[in-house]
Amino acid sequence: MSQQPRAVHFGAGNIGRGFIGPVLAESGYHVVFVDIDKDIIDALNELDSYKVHIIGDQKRPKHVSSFSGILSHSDDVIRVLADPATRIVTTAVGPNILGKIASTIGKGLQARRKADAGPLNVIACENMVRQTAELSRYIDPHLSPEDKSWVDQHIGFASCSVDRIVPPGEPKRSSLLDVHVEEFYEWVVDEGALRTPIEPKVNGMHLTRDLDAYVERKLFTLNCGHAIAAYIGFINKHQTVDQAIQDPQIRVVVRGAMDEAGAALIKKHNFDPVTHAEYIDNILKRIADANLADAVVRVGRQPLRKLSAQDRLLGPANLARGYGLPVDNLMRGTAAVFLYDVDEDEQSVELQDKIKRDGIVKVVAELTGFQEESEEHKTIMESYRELQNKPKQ
Ligand SMILES: NC(=O)c1ccc[n+]([C@@H]2O[C@H](COP(=O)([O-])OP(=O)(O)OC[C@H]3O[C@@H](n4cnc5c(N)ncnc54)[C@H](O)[C@@H]3O)[C@@H](O)[C@H]2O)c1
Ligand SMILES: O=P(O)(O)OC[C@@H](O)[C@@H](O)[C@H](O)[C@H](O)CO
Repeated sequence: MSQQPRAVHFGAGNIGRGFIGPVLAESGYHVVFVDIDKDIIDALNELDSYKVHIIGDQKRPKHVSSFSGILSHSDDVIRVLADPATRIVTTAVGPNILGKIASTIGKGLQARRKADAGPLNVIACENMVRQTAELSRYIDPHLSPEDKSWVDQHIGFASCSVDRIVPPGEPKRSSLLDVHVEEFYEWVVDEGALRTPIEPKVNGMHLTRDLDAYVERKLFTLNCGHAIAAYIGFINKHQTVDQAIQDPQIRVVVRGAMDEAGAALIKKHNFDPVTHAEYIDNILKRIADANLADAVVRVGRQPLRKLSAQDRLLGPANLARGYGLPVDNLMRGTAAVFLYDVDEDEQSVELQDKIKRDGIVKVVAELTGFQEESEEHKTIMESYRELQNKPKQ
């Protein structure tokens, strides 16, 4: 009897347990979760199932079964990557962790080559442009020339866009594994990068030859508006993103930034303007849903990552500038990032230390790439001073 196909998923956190794991399990895979959190791994090995609650519809949770867990430093991860039953490898660990799991995946692929265990596809599900290509670059130094040529032929590194809001677990949930998710989901994968067909097919995974359009549409709209709501919300002492969006002064900036990004996306990807306006409306509804109660400190996490050139704020701003389009709201949202001051967030601490050491004017220029004398720098500085001096009580 042939063995059940396996999926190895790195990161048994919110999106791992709340989206990627469940769709793989429903599609017939046994999902092997890999994580550094021992409590989660123990629970994954002790329990036969966990529940995915659709927020707003608590009565009909989905039951996820057919999974197990392995601690990320265990050699069992290498063994399972080399097993012919493993057909797909996915990640949802956070962009900053991709470099840390690269050596294990590299060793696993080397063992797979030696075992002649056949092709598979790797799909990193992190919120960033071309995240799986980035993971592949991290894995490269861990491969010998012989491994590398085998990997090039047999291992697909397919980037993707992944969309489902999964807020952190409720403290009162009945099991450590249960998750609460919004109903909406979208997972779009770069078909051209696959090295073997996704078999069994994954229900809910859409394959495309035009990935950049999907990635930018989502990152520069949802994540852009989400981040701005979180950062200005934080300054105004809102706890959750939905509370922030209810504030008319914040909502207007969030909508304005999504419209500015939208105008650039329409130009670049030839999107239909009416359909794109509906896409923005729908995203505003999703992020304003009070049932999600999504904390501003989750959505605003890792502000330095969110300030990188291709990410949700400067990515659309640079695109819009390239077309000579306005970026005022995007700049206001960017200014708010520099006021994000959360002790528990390492990148926020690093950012605030940097501002204290080098001064805000220099730090804005360094992190945004906008010269001190540029219009964009001036707009950011004006908004920064205004936001700094006028937080609502
Ligand atoms: N939550 C969402 O709404 C959402 C939606 C779409 C995409 N994403 C993306 O998914 C990724 C994960 O986000 P999340 O919200 O699930 O975060 P999370 O913190 O809930 O989950 C990350 C998991 O990775 C694990 N981890 C950390 N280091 C690891 C390592 N070295 N090896 C294995 N596991 C490790 C953590 O223990 C944790 O369980 C991020 O890139 C995020 O942008 C999140
Ligand atoms: O995960 P991050 O830190 O990149 O971004 C925070 C949220 O905007 C994000 O997790 C969204 O909830 C998600 O991208 C929705 O699909």
